[in-house]
Amino acid sequence: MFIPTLERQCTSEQREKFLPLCYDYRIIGTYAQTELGHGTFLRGLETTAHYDPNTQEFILNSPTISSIKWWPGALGKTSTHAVVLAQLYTLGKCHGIHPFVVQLRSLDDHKPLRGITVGDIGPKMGFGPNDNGYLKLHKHRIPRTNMLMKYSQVSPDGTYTKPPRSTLTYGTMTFVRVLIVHGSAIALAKASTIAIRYSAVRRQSELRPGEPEPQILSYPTQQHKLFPLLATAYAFHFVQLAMMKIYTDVNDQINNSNFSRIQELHALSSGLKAFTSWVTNAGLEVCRMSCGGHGYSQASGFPRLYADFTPSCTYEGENTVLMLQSARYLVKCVRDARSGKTLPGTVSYLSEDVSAVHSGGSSGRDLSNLDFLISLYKQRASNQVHFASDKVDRGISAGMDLVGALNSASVHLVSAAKAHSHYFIAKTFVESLKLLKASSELQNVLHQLASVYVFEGIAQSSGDFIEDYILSGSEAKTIRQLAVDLLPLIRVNAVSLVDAFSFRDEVLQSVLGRYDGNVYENLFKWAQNSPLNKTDVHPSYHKYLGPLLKRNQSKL
Ligand SMILES: CCCCC/C=C\C/C=C\C/C=C\C/C=C\C/C=C\C=C\C(=O)SCCNC(=O)CCNC(=O)[C@H](O)C(C)(C)COP(=O)(O)OP(=O)(O)OC[C@H]1O[C@@H](n2cnc3c(N)ncnc32)[C@H](O)[C@@H]1OP(=O)(O)O
Ligand SMILES: Cc1cc2nc3c(=O)[nH]c(=O)nc-3n(C[C@H](O)[C@H](O)[C@H](O)COP(=O)(O)OP(=O)(O)OC[C@H]3O[C@@H](n4cnc5c(N)ncnc54)[C@H](O)[C@@H]3O)c2cc1C
Repeated sequence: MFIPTLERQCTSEQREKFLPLCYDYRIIGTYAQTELGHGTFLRGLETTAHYDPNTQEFILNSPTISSIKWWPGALGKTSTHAVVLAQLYTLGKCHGIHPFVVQLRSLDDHKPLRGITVGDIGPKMGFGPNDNGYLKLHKHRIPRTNMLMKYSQVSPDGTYTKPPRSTLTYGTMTFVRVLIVHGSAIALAKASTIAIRYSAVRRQSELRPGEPEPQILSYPTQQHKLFPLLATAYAFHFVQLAMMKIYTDVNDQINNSNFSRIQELHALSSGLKAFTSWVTNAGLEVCRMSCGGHGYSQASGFPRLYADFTPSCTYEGENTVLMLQSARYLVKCVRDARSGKTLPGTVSYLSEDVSAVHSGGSSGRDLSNLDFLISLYKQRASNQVHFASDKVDRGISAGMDLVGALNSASVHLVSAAKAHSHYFIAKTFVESLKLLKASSELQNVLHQLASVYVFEGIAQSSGDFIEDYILSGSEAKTIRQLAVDLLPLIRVNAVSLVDAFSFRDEVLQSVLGRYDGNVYENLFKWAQNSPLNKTDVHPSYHKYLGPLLKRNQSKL
C-alpha cells in the first residue's frame, strides 16, 4: 500500500524522489493509518502533523495512547519508511487527514530514528511472518516536502490549498479493496482445488454390503457443499475482472480531474470487497470440513489459508461498515432517480420500475433461464434498496436527521447492499460467459457453473424472493431442485475445473490437494517430518512422564 499511495498522491517531483527508491528496494514502506483507538472512523484519527513555517517542517506527534499507530503491515521490524495519515494543522487551523512520508529507521543500521518508537504488535491468528507493528511518534520533524501534495498543498509560509475532493486521500484503500475481490477469487479457487481433488481421492463408507467404498465426491451432499463454491470461485474470477476494469476507467478519469464516478466506484468496490470476502471466508470453512479429519491438519493447507484470508473481512474497511457505505450511495441514487436524474451504469436499474415485471406464482415461467433469473436478482436488489431507502425517509419524516435515519435503518441497508452486490456478481458472471470465445463444449460446462451459481444463490436467499412475491414458494422449491439436478453433471468435469486454476503444488501448499493425488503416502511422510518425531522418545518423557509412570507403577 506504500507504493500505490506514493504513485497516486505524490506530485511529479515527489514521484521522482521517492519512487525509484521503492522500486529498487532501497527503502521499504508501509501504510500507517489505523491507530489503537480508530480503524474505521478516519476523521477520528488522532495523530497530528503541525506545520512549523520557521523551519518549513511538519512536527508529527502521537498525543494519546489511542493515537499510537497499530496494525500496519511490516511496520514492526521491516519498514524503513511509512506513509503516515495524520490530522494536518497549519496556521492554527486543522484541515483533516493527510498523508505524510516519514522515515522510521536509519538506512545505515536500521535503528529507529529519534522521536520514533516502533515495534511488533505481537502474535496474531494468522499472517505469522508479517510484523504488523505499532508506531509512536514523539514530536518527530519531517520536511514540508514530505507531505504528499498532489491534491492538497501547504506552501512554505503555511498557506493551505484544499483538494478538489477530500476523499481523494482515500484512493489507495479503494485500490486495495479492488485487489481483495481478486484475493477472494484466488482463495476460494485454492480451497475448491484442495477439497475437490481430495474428494476424488478419498473413498469412504460402504453404501451396500460388498460394494467398493465410493469416492466421497460421488455423494450428492459432498457435491452440494463443493460445487456451488467452485462456481462461486469462477463467478468471483469474472467479477474481479469487471471490477478492475471499472476501477481503471474511473481512475483514469480522476487523473484527468473528472471526479463524476468516484462515489459509484467507492460504493461498488466497498460492496464487492465485503460480499466476496464474507462468502469466501465462510466457503473456506465448508471446504475444510468437507475433508474430514485431514482437513484439520496443517498438512491440508486449510488452517493457514483460513487464518491468512479471514482478516480480509476486517482490513481495508470492516465489511459491515463498507456495506453501509455502499448502501448510503444506493439511497442517494434512489433519491436522484426520484428527482429525474440519470443514474450511472452499475445502479441504473434503480430508476427502472421492476416491480411490474414479475409477480411470483404466475405459471409457465422458465425457471431455468438465466437471463430471466438475473432479472429476478435485479428485482430483489431494487426491492431491498427501495425498502431500506423508504425506511430512511420514514425516519426523517419522524424527525430524525439523515445520520440518525441511516443508522436506524442500518440492518436493512446492509441487506440492500448485499442484494445489490449479489445482483452485480450474478449478472457479470452470466454476461461474461456470453462474451467468452470458447468451444461449445466449454461453453456448456461454464453454463452449468453459472446455472448452479444462480440457482443456489436464489435457494440460499429464497426468503428475499418469496417475501417480495418475486417467486412463489413452489417456484423457489423448483429452483432449489434445479441446482441439485446439476450436481452430477458438474461432477464429470469437477477435477478438470479446479485443475484449470493451475495452482502449482508449491503454491497450493496442501498434501490433500496434490496434483498427483498421492495423499496417504505424503501425509505419512509429512507426519514423520513433524518436529515431535525427531526422536522416538521425546525428551519431555524423562522430565515428566517417566517419573510419573514409574512412581505410579511402584504402587501396583
Ligand atoms: C495485481 C494482482 C493482484 C492480485 C491480488 C490477489 C490477491 C491479493 C490478496 C489480497 C488483496 C491485497 C492486499 C490485502 C492484503 C493485506 C492487507 C494489507 C493491508 C491492510 C491495510 C489496511 O487495512 S489500511 C486501513 C484500511 N482502513 C479503512 O478502510 C478505513 C475504513 N473507514 C473509512 O473508509 C471511512 O472512515 C468511512 C468511509 C467508513 C467513514 O468515513 P466518514 O467520513 O466518517 O463517513 P462518511 O460516511 O460521512 O464519508 C464521507 C464521504 O466520503 C465518502 N467516501 C468515504 N470513503 C471513500 C472512498 N474510499 N472513496 C470515495 N469516497 C469515499 C463517502 O461516500 C461520503 O460521501 P458522501 O458524503 O457523498 O455520502
Ligand atoms: C491482518 C491485518 C492487517 C492490517 N493492516 C493494516 C495496514 O497495513 N495499515 C493500516 O492502516 N491498518 C491495517 N489494519 C487495520 C484495519 O484496517 C482495521 O482493523 C480495520 O479498518 C477495522 O477497523 P477497527 O479495527 O477499528 O474495527 P472497528 O471499526 O472498531 O470495528 C469493530 C466493530 O464495530 C463496527 N462498527 C464500526 N463502525 C461502525 C459504524 N459506523 N456502523 C456500524 N458498525 C460499526 C464494525 O462493523 C465491527 O463489527 C490491518 C488489520 C488486520 C487485521
